[in-house]
Amino acid sequence: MKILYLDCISGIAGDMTLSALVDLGADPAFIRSHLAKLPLELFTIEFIPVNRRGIMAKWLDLRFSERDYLHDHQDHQDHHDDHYHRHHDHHTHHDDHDERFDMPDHARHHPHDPRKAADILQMIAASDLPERVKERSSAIFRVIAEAEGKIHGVDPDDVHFHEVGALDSILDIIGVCLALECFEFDELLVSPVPTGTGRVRTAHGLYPVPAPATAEILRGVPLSSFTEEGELTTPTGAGIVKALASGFGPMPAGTIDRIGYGAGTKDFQHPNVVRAILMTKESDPKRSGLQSVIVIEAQVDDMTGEALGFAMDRLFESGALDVYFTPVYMKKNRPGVLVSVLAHPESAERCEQTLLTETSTFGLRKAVMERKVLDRCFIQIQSPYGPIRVKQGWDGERLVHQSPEFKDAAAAACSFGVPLETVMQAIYKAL
Ligand SMILES: O=C([S-])c1cc(C(=O)S)c[n+]([C@@H]2O[C@H](COP(=O)(O)O)[C@@H](O)[C@H]2O)c1
Ligand code: NI
Repeated sequence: MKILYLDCISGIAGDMTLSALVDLGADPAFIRSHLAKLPLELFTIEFIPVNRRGIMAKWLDLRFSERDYLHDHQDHQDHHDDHYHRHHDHHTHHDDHDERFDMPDHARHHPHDPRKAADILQMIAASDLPERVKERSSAIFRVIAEAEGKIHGVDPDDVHFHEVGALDSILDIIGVCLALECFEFDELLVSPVPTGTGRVRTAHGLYPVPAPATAEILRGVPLSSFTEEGELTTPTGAGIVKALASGFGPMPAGTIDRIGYGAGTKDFQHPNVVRAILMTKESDPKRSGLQSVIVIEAQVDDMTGEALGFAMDRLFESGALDVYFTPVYMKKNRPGVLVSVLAHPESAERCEQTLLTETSTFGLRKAVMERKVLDRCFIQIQSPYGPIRVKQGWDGERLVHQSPEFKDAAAAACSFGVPLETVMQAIYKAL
């Protein structure tokens, strides 16, 4: 099983994660080309080799200034939109970087209007980003919006991100999700996270470290005992790991394939880097395919079908693996609904909160269960009705199930004007 392990030696921030993934082998051109299509201000994005206390790492150099561009590229003013998004071979500005090392991370932000969480989510939904990038980046923004909303006492949709909404955090978050598309991995695991100590200057004044949003996001995440004066983990870094990690802990037993280092802007007495490791995990044949899953349940007798449907949507948004309703007969002879939610351990708390807030229940119960899942992969077959994807379920070396992708089969039936059953039979014949 392939694992992507994020080793947060010195905490985690969005730019450090993106740089580490590029150092690991993610394609900067792929990341740039997708980011450039988003309806955002002009920027350039470079990954510069830097040395952090003896460790060579990539450092993200993100620039927004249209003025700098026009100054450097007078000849191309008419086309600056096209050119500016593109990588420009401009590596001679290394000298600038030293002075930036003393800059607090938030000072990198571009002074544009704050954006609302809902605007960012809408921009992502309307974009041409790959589907999984949309899902992952929206999940990260939702985690951060919920935390900031709770801290500031506003609806998550209405959170005005002063820092997170700033362009660089949007680019960091979506950039990380694009970078992840460059790797094949089954699980993203993350080390315990150090937060740092002291104070950090924010748009609201001096805040404690971990910043309130970071602390809120990291609820339930194991923290590392490593400490240092300064903000080691930012809300964006915390949001990335909270939304995407399927587990936290030490590096699993296995074999390391590749390692990438991403540098933070600040210099400390220790190397300020995050380490991204691609590895092959040793599998315990006795536990092969076994995972822990949390089952959360509550029954209600006073909700409308509409409100229950809405609650189901919100539970899925909170990271539920599955949500289902079972009709039950409750006390006082009342027909009711048992709401069952399956979630990975790291999403369980968000699902519990959603169950408590979006249904009428006054309590819930939960249990840890083991679930066995087949390894899944997709193949594409050529049928008389065109190419169709087929999902395969494997138990080790044994092929257990093959299931044609319903959407592909249905689309083929419509475009050829034949019954679905005809397409299905043709697919099974071709398998
Ligand atoms: O300005 C706001 S809303 C703000 C709130 C908080 C809370 O913890 S609440 C924290 N911060 C700080 O902003 C910078 C940038 O963080 P990124 O995640 O965008 O890199 C960081 O120092 C936060 O602690 C700002
Ligand atoms: Ni704020």
